[in-house]
Amino acid sequence: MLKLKVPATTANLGPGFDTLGMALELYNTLEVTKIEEGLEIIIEGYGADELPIDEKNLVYQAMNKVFKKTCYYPSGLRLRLSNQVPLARGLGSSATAIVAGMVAANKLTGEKLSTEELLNLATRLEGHPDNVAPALLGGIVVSTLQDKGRVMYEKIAVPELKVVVCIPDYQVSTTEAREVLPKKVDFADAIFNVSHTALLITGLLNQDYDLVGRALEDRLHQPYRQKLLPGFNKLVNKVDKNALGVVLSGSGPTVIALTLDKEEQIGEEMVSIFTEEGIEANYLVTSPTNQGIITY
Ligand SMILES: Nc1ncnc2c1ncn2[C@@H]1O[C@H](COP(=O)(O)OP(=O)(O)OP(=O)(O)O)[C@@H](O)[C@H]1O
Ligand SMILES: N[C@@H](CCO)C(=O)O
Repeated sequence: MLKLKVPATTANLGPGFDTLGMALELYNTLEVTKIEEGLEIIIEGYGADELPIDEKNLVYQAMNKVFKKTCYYPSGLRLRLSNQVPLARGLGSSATAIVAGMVAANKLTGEKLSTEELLNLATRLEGHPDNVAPALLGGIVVSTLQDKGRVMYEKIAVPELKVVVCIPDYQVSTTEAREVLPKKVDFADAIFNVSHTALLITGLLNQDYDLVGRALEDRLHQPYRQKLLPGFNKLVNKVDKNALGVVLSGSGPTVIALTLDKEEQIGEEMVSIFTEEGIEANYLVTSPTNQGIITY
């Protein structure tokens, strides 16, 4: 039996739209057992009542991509998914499913594919590299999709910060959150994000957390996604005073605050702002991690 533990990820980190992602100490696990025939899928935790338990399941679809590429066809499989990462909340749940499925399938084939090949394949299925890259590799990964579907990436160490993750009680699919984005953006806004992303990376590399906080601004996606998240502006303005910065996690609706301290106070404040908007939410405090997927 194979057992894998794969981290949740928070993408974008403000200005780094489709470019930055960070692994978090929050995990889904997958157990894979070879059986005589058929496919059995057992799901515990998030998605137990809503995810498919047949070939349509994203974990199996990801495995199948690897099987097809390597011409390996197992007689039968039992998959046990144990999900602590909520679905469609902006915490990279689809990336956990894709990366766990592909890494598990690759183990079964005798590791025929390299890490780079797995990353390229995972990015093709997910559509963008910013969640799958840190789920696979850990840390903060700066990545971009090149011609021919290859991912150019660089991993940097995570900061010694706490991440307060505030999760509203409703789903927003990435597809829906990408549909509200404009086809073209203002030149000045593009420059704003290029400069802020560069400053953010500089702050992270130099462990200059004041700079990290000041660089967490975005003009390419958050302004357009606010309509899917009542209270986001209020959150940024109020909570920013206690935290280094507040940003949408991936495509939302989860919002994260990066902070050096006062994490419980910040979490309670975030929940109360959502409550004022009539939205139920809960928070958890976690840390970034340099460790990507682990196979036992
Ligand atoms: N553990 C899982 N097993 C199988 N399928 C999953 C699992 N987690 C997520 N999925 C699939 O991925 C979909 C959610 O993907 P989506 O990209 O919309 O959100 P997300 O990955 O949680 O957020 P984001 O990409 O913004 O971080 C689910 O509706 C489901 O179809
Ligand atoms: N960069 C992606 C992350 C979500 O999957 C987005 O913001 O749409």
